[in-house]
Amino acid sequence: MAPDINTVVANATTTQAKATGDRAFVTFLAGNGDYVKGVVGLAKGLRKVKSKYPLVVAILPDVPQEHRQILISQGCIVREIEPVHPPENQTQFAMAYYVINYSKLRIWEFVEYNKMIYLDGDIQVFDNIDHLFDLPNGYFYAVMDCFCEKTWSHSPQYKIGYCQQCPDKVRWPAEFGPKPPLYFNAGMFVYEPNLSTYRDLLKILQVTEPTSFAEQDFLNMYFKDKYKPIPNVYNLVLAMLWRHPENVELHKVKVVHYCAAGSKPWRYTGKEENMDREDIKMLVKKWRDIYEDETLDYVNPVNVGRIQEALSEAGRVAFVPAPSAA
Ligand SMILES: O=c1ccn([C@@H]2O[C@H](COP(=O)(O)OP(=O)(O)O)[C@@H](O)[C@H]2O)c(=O)[nH]1
Ligand SMILES: OC[C@H]1O[C@H](O[C@@H]2[C@@H](O)[C@H](O)[C@@H](O)[C@H](O)[C@@H]2O)[C@H](O)[C@@H](O)[C@H]1O
Ligand SMILES: [Mn+2]
Repeated sequence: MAPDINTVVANATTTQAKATGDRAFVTFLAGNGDYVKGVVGLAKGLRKVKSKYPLVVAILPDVPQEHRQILISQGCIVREIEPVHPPENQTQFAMAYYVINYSKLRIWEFVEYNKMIYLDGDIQVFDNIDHLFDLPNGYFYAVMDCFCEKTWSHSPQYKIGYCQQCPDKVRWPAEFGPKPPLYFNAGMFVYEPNLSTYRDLLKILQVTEPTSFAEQDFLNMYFKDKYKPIPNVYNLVLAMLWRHPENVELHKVKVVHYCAAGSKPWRYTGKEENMDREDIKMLVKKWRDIYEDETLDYVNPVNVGRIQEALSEAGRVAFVPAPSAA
């Protein structure tokens, strides 16, 4: 009985992953909605910049088989993870669905890799960033976030107009106590999978009150002493374009994070606030050009023969090898 075609592809993909050793990009996919388009776009973007490393997709059980197939056909390594739930509580997350984002913590269990770069599914990589894998071990690298969007309206920072992106504009008042430590956006980070860290994350999560930005807040608290900021060219949080344009050199940006309301390129309408900006329209077009570029679809030459063999053995294709020239 011919091996199932999906097994052939999945095995070959995994084999290919092993071939590139112990480094990989990793993203997270939950639900049966349209974020799968974000992940396909990311897979094609990484291919376009000729990254040496594979993309692992940590999926929740609710991701449908059809979406899993799409990801495998785009050369992704699909890994199912169990959801992670924060302790029961009454927190109002900034976005109700943020509660599923705690499941991202499972990626610390991927210890077959010793260095990984996590990227949200609504991120695109427009320039090669493989060199980030060479950053010294022992730290947590990520880009500083911005506190100026309405999603932060619950926070003391927002209430007084303080933002770490411009700490001298509105100073942190002494009566508020010590200035908050530098805070990163958890849509992109460089980290080392590690089982004892993984177990500790889950243990501490169960005794930590959930807060508005869910796992992002939790990761900032957990890695406070290991966090090392990296330039925002590695994770342009779109709100920076209108909140701190003086901190952005758009032509140097390598990674764009489509996290502003209304900016998800695969469902962009241009109707929400700031979405009619020329730079936003340009960045959405850049994302769509990659997503729609069929030359960036995954074709693994190593497997073409195996696929034909599997198909022919399965009787689906009468594979008659051409007579040899000799
Ligand atoms: O329905 C969803 C919502 C979120 N995500 C994943 O969780 C990440 C974090 O959510 P999101 O990017 O929407 O948060 P934001 O960065 O916009 O605050 C996404 O990028 C996806 O990788 C998903 O797969 N399905
Ligand atoms: O679950 C919490 C999420 O928090 C972060 O998104 C926020 C944050 O960036 C704010 O600063 C922005 O104002 C906001 O728009 C944006 O959605 C991460 O991008 C995402 O991966 C995930 O961790
Ligand atoms: Mn995001």
